[in-house]
Amino acid sequence: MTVIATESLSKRFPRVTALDRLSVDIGPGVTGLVGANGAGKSTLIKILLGLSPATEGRAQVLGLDVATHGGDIRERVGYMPEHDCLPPDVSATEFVVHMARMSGLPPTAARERTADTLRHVGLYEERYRPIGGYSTGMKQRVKLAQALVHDPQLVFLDEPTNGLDPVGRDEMLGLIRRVHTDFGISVLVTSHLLGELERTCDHVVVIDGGALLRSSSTSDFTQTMATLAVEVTDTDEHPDGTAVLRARLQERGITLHARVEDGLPGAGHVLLLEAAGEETYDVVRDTVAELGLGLVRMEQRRHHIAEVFRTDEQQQPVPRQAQNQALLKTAAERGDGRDGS
Ligand SMILES: Nc1ncnc2c1ncn2[C@@H]1O[C@H](COP(=O)(O)OP(=O)(O)OP(=O)(O)O)[C@@H](O)[C@H]1O
Repeated sequence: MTVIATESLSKRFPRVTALDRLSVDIGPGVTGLVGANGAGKSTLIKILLGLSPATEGRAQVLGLDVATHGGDIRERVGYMPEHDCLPPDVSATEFVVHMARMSGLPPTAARERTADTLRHVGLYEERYRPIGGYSTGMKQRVKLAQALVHDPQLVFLDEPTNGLDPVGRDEMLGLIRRVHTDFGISVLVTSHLLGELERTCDHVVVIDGGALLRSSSTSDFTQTMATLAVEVTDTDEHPDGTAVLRARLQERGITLHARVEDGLPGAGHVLLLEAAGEETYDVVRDTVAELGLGLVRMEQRRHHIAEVFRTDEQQQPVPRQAQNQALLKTAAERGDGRDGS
């Protein structure tokens, strides 16, 4: 089942091509839309809501054409905009009730749905205070609540973790996951941080310069490789424990990968070897024990989205490469996808 489908979708402004012949199919579940600032994420959302016409191409949301059924789409879809757009003088309850009424709910149902939704996003007594005094995290929760209050089938969340500290970000990502698991609502969530989406989304779409770079399930992005990372201590007898282990494992027919994990923490002390099966673990354990070395770690390596994306970049230069590198640098600085696990 397809929830969102675009076909050669383009949006040109006088000086900028914001979307460039984008064709992508998105199914139910939680989907991440990732791209650097200016990649075209917000523009795509506005077209999908029927709020902004595409220059060319076509798009459907829940089977409805965005060019002709914008109103019907907005009845069935919730939208959390990126920027702060909340009135400071009213309480969260007043605002969300108002949005529920705007969506067509009768007064009693609007009040009940508002109470339920605000509780769900984690706003309790403070929901009666004016929004102007809220923290960024609380404001993001109000924006999420107003997107959910009319019980949509699908929500578009534009950079919901913007401005949040790490704890607030994790809480928001947990909430987003529960929007799907608890209520069965599909989610399209944008971010410029790859690592965030890895933990939250079933599927990830990467765009760059308005064009599709990659669309795959998160498990395809992060699939487990049949590679073991092994780290050992040195001893008086074996001052270079890694070298002696490398030689002994090779004698025993184990294939070792590149000598070091370039650029990763611990490079030079980590052996990467091919895990042919369960027996490889036993061979490593026994060899380490025979040599009298200490086993610091032995773990299966996974790809992280950031690593996959970096590899793709190296293999096929993409437009706005500099922006992507900045994006990845940000992810790396934050530690996303680089913990070696
Ligand atoms: N109304 C507009 N007029 C002219 N250019 C626009 C307009 N809206 C967006 N753009 C341009 O289109 C490109 C894509 O913008 P868009 O806001 O969709 O990116 P984004 O991926 O959402 O990034 P951000 O998270 O920074 O908003 C940018 O270069 C932006 O400057």
